[in-house]
Amino acid sequence: MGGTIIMKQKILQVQGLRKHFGKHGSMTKALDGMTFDVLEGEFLGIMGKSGCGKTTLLNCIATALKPTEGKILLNGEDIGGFDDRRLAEYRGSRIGYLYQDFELLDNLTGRENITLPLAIHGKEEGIEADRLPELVDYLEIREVLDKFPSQMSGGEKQRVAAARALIPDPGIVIADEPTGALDTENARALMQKLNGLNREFGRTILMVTHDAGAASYCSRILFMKDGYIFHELRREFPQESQKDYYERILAAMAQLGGSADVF
Ligand SMILES: Nc1ncnc2c1ncn2[C@@H]1O[C@H](COP(=O)(O)OP(=O)(O)OP(=O)(O)O)[C@@H](O)[C@H]1O
Repeated sequence: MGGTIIMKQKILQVQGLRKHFGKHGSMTKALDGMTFDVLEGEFLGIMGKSGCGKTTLLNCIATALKPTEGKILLNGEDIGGFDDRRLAEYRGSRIGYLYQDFELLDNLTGRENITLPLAIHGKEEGIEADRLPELVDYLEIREVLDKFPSQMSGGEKQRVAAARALIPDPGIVIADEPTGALDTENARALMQKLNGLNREFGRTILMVTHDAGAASYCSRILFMKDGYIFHELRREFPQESQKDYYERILAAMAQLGGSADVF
């Protein structure tokens, strides 16, 4: 008798996505036919050289840009068809966003920054009360809840930003170079937290990164070039160690991009 096959749900589906800037003579094909799914519970990485279209892709997913062609579906629903109310809900609570430079508001405390999405989107106090202590404990940010961003370290700021991304309980967290402004030690600490949120708490994460170390926490990595996916790596669980996976990522970067540090 065969084992049970568990079909994971597709949280995000990117289908034939194209984004062209400019007109015929001087057109840039920033996205040139991207198709991929992010499965429930997956930690998906996206890597690629500067200018390959990563930011354009995330901007389309965040609905800051309208694709020239193609669709993005969240839990099977085409986000291109959302009216204003559903778009606000999508941006505010169905996706969580983690930025490279934290994007905390300087005049709000850690606690106020974290709960801002709930205040903006009119969520009940109870939801916050339930989830906040667990996030605060897990992300080790209790000490900074009453501090302002200027009084926090980079690592603390990014963990506060992670709590803000997660407090509305989004279906997927989009992380755009989340370790880009952190030193090596803080980058590793953040990645361990994101890894735990994925493995222990089942959070689905889509992360763009230039950093092979950060990428080595991903269960799967898509490599982009000129607006399309041209390579994919998957960590072989459980037999492949993170170190061996890291070596494979470096090899792929070197092979595909010429040298690992150009990503
Ligand atoms: N608003 C725009 N108008 C015209 N061209 C654009 C615009 N935004 C991006 N591009 C072009 O689209 C391509 C992809 O840009 P994008 O910012 O998505 O790349 P990226 O992979 O995020 O780069 P980086 O890693 O440097 O942030 C580039 O050639 C860029 O010059």
